[in-house]
Amino acid sequence: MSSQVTGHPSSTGGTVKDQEIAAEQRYVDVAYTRLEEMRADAQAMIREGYRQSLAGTKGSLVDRDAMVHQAALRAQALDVADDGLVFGRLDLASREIRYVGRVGVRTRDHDSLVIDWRAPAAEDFYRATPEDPRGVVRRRVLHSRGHTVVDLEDDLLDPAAADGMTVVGDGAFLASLARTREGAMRDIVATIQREQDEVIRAPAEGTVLVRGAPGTGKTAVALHRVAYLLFRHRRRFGSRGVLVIGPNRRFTAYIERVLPSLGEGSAALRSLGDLVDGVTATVHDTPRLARLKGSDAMADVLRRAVADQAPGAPGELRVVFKGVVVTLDRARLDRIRADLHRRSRGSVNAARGRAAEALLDALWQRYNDVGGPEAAEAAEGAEAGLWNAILAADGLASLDDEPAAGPRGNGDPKRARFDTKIREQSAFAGFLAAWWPIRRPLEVLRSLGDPDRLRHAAGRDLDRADLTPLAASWAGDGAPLSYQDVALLDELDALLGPPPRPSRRGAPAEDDPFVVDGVNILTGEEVAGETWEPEMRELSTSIERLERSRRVDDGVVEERPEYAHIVVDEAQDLSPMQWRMLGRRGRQASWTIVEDPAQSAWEDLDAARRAMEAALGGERPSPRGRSRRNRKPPPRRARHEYELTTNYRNSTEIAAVSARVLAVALPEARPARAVRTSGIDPVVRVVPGEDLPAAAREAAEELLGQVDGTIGLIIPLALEESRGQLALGEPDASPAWDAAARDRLAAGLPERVQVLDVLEAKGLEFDAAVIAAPETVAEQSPRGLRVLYVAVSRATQRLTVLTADPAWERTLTG
Ligand SMILES: Nc1ncnc2c1ncn2[C@@H]1O[C@H](COP(=O)(O)OP(=O)(O)OP(=O)(O)O)[C@@H](O)[C@H]1O
Repeated sequence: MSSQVTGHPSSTGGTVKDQEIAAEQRYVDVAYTRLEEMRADAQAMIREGYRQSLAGTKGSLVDRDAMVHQAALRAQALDVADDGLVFGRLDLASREIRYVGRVGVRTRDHDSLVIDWRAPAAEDFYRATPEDPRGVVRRRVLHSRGHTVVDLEDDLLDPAAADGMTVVGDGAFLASLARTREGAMRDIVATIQREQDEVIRAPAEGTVLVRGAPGTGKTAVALHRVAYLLFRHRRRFGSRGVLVIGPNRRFTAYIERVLPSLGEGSAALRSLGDLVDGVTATVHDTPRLARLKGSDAMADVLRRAVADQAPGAPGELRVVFKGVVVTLDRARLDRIRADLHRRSRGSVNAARGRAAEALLDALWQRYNDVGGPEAAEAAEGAEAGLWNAILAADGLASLDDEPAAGPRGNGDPKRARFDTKIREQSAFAGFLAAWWPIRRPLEVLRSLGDPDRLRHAAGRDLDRADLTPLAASWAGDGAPLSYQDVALLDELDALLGPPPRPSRRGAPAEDDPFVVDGVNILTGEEVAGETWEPEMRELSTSIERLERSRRVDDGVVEERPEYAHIVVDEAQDLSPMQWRMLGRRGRQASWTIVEDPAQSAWEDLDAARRAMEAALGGERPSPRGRSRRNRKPPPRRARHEYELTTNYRNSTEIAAVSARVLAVALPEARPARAVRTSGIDPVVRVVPGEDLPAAAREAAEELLGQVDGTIGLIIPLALEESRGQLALGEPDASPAWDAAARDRLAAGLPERVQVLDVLEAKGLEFDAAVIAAPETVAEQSPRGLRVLYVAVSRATQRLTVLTADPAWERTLTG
């Protein structure tokens, strides 16, 4: 028999629950004492590592690096585990008792005191249910503050086996879901649910695809999966081998504490706006521009832009050889350039040496076509006769016996002499530098701010009407970069390739007039520059080395890092171009993809899906249509699909409002099941359009008195901010939501109120939310209803919606 008790007094004083807490505290104290010893051991190991380095031999340096690195990781994990070390206990039918915690703790004799939550032995803690108890009789969750156990909650999974076992609890899990949100996501390690655990522990190979409605824990689960993978496969995924991608920087700031709180600081956390080194997105494009920039047609446009003549490139090459003027005109130069680009895709910048050779070939051909050798011979003949007579008088060799110089000529000394003489001419070197310049991705993108250039690059891939707003968005050095622009810059980087790599041989040659952008113009050879660091010292991992080697000169990405595992959150919003950007970083990777198609702001989901498949398949991104035609499709990698079905964020009352929006946005979709009822009904109010901003601010002020935590004031997109697209077919946006209005809304409000637009609200959550003008949000893009669905599903406790349209009031209140 078991007894279910909540705060009943016991015969020995205090409540039964108090006694249970005290007993658990004694165990937890023992675990902490041992944790302290383990931390001291880790610190001693770090000191030992440094001591070994004093020995100074190469071998000991490597040993030291490895030892210090491992010990530092260990020490860091143990430090983090200090807060709430033990959070679970399992009582098994076999009478074995297991404690589960943030890290594994063993006695000096190697007996287990606490099992790491990621270890196989902890799996039952998350998986056992009354229907499938897996040998577990009672599961107990311990709630602690620092080192102190403050509460307990039990689940009795196998009543028949619970002889004499005390069971305490009063729904602390549900209560914890209602806790105040402090602006940053927290880990859920103590309360992971079964369906979530299956995702977290899914196989490390291939692709794990997770779907679920808002609030089902997709983000939380993805982050815990990272911690799990790093724990179980540290060799493979450790040291920045894992990349976690979120939609924007607000979101990454929101989730960045979760992994460190799990003792994992080694994954790279990036938003789509700062995935490319040296650039940061600061704006979202309007829906129309985002659709254009994100579409895979852009890959072809950029390829043509790179192959096009660089701005300021000369249209004619003119050199003089032996008194003969040799010219390459624009048409001839264009043909040479096109041919070079065909052969240099992905290494355009490095092809400068090849460009020099191609020009020399064409000049030589031209020189022969215009009868250069004969003319030169005739002119030389008379002069040479005179010189040879003078040389012979001095006992020297005649001019004709001069050895051929230069590396080329196919053994033809005349051709070799021609090449050498031409290469030496500053006109040739200057021409080459301007005609085949080392190009940077940003400079190419900016060049498309010129509508003529864009028209040329666009071919038939873009509508004429789209060219003007696109060009306008890139024109001007100071134009802000958008999230979609970052993917375009990455594409350009992949097309241009790194600049010619300075050679490690030879001294820096900055004084040599024939060295242009790191290439010796005479030989086509790459020459060391001052910034090149051939020796890497004291780097402990290969990934760190890779990271270092990426930065040369002015921050140009030299080698793009690749990751062993990539986690993509809010994947439903990625454009094809963004998938291509990710695909380049994970050609050998396994993936965790987390998405809710019902929340997608992206219009062409089919195109995005194709791009996703190409990225996951490790396919080298290539221009549309070309990729699969002549190549065998890559072997499909293992795929594991999961669906999360319980909404842990919204109260049932708020979930009902978001279900009504979903019914309009996507009638066939099923909302998740919310588990927590608050008794607080959302407020939907009709307000005259011009009063919406003032009413929104008032509503936020009212909520300040009703919730202790964060409040999101979520407004429509400020389309008019985006560089003049309104006149070009964007739906009308009320200036009520522009930057100035936004500042007015936020002025004087405490920090826990955040004013943000509907796209910035992705993935975030607040204690309370105010949604202003749902009708505007719904109309702003073809996917506006889905964007609204995102907005109304952000709040945990209170929701206020302000609309100027009574029809929306009816829709939202049902
Ligand atoms: N097992 C759990 N125990 C406690 N809290 C949980 C659990 N699962 C999820 N939560 C909480 O529910 C909230 C929603 O989780 P999360 O943000 O991961 O959902 P999501 O599915 O990514 O939502 P969205 O699609 O809106 O971005 C978070 O506060 C998270 O901490």
